[in-house]
Amino acid sequence: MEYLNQTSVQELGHQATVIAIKDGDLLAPVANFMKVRTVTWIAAAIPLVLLIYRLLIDRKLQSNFLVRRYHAWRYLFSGPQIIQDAFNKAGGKPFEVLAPDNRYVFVSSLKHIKELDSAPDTVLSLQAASKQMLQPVYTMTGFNWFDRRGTEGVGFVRALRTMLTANLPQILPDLSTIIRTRFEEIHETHPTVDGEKQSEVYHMIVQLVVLSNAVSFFGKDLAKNEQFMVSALAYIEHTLICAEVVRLVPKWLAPIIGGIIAKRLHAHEIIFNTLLPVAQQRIDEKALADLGQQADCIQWIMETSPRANPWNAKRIVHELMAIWFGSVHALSTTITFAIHDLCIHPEYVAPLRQEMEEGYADFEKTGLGLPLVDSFIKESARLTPVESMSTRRHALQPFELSDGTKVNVGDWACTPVRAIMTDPETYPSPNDFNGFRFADPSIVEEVVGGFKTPQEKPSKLTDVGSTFHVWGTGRMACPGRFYAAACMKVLMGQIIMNYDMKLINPEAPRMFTWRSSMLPRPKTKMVFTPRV
Ligand code: HEM
Repeated sequence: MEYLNQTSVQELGHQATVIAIKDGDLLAPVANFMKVRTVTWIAAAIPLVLLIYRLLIDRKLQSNFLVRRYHAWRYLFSGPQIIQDAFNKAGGKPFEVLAPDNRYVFVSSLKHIKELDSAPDTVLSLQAASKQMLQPVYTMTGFNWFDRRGTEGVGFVRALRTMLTANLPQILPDLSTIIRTRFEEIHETHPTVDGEKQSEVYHMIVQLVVLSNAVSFFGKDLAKNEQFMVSALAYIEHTLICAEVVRLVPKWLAPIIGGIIAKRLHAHEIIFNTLLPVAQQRIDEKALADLGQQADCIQWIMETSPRANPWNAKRIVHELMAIWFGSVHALSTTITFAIHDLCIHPEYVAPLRQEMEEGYADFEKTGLGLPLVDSFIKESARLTPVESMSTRRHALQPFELSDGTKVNVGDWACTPVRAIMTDPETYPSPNDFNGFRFADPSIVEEVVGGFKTPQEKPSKLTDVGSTFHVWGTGRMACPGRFYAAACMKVLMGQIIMNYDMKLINPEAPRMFTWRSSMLPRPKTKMVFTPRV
């Protein structure tokens, strides 16, 4: 006892070992038990190791449930690479990729893409795919979108493709001034390190895109409503996070978890509550045949809703919220990558600046022109598209491609956009960045000279075709692309004309992937130096 009192706890442990060795006979049953346990572990481990080994090499077993699940979850972290590898192996044929919540059937031949495009909306639906991605019940104040696209009309296509595009000459001059001023203000707030202001470029661009879209879609008054603007910004992140969590939890848990998250995130409610009275007022004015001079998306969405069954204010606002998410997210990502590319390939700054200085005023009046900037953005989007998957169609009914490939109910049919856009068959030197790849060679020669234009034919950023799927394909190709291209030119223009720019650490990784998306790292910093 006396001895024990004098020893530390550590010494006690050591003492116990010594006693065990000395009194080996006494502790023999324990040692035997340990031996038996070790042998049992080894005996159990051998078949397990063999099983894992076989799973890795045996092709039949690879289709085993566990392996499929492993590949499905890996997709979350390495989606673009998995799609690329499968595309390389498929040799132009349809191929399958698994995600935790989906089976995707990718098609890349013109024939199969056409088959997707001509499938009825009751069989393959873009809207059902968007619904799964956005989870509107939780992210858009309980909006229960119909699975079938067109059930409540597709007037929004005319509202964006025709009316918003036609209105660009009215929007662009104001937008240029607003973006220039706001850029200066935001830049001013950034910290100065070693005499240079450092800006987290993605965050800055998202703020500017939110402002551009608010002005262009809802008019200047709403864009001055600070609470609305803060929520309009937060809404993008909230939607991404909430929708992702809901997609990944088991189906039975989704309403509970989704409901809890939806209650805690208020941005969607603020947007809804701000837009609702405005939409209601427009409906009331229409009823009084007092249309006023409003020319914005609220008005156009209302005017293009089905005549027989016009949308109420709530339905109009839900549509606007869906458009809002799609437009801000894709635009800000695409512009951020284009600005990164300007820093990585600074030889393009001078010719682009020259084109801007000569042609920006005309562009503002028409929304057209600036072919070199057009090509530069297109090349950036080709190599770093926000999405590696395009033309998503959720199967509402079983669908079979002409080669017999089956798309089961719940699966998605889609196209491997990034893999197609880096296919050497279509794009010479596919992995090289050629900023003027898509421009007319005679224009490049006239303005600068010395830059490669490796494509056989020039093309525009907004062109949709079988080899450039950034905007989707066929009859459902993005109707907002003309506005999107103009908005990107305004932002790029204001930056190129007014600032010199550099990435603080050009070698650092500047993107990360999640599912099939490629996203800019929010912490990537740049220095914008005002030009004198
Ligand atoms: C760089 C920016 C953008 C990109 C990359 C992009 C891309 C896409 C893609 C890939 C689709 C699906 C087409 C298909 O599946 O065939 C789509 C659809 C759509 N986009 Fe965009 N988009 C952008 C900006 C915008 C903007 C600014 C707006 C609104 C002004 C918009 C509104 C829409 C709408 C409403 C649809 C659904 C079309 C339908 O159901 O027919 N997008 N977009």
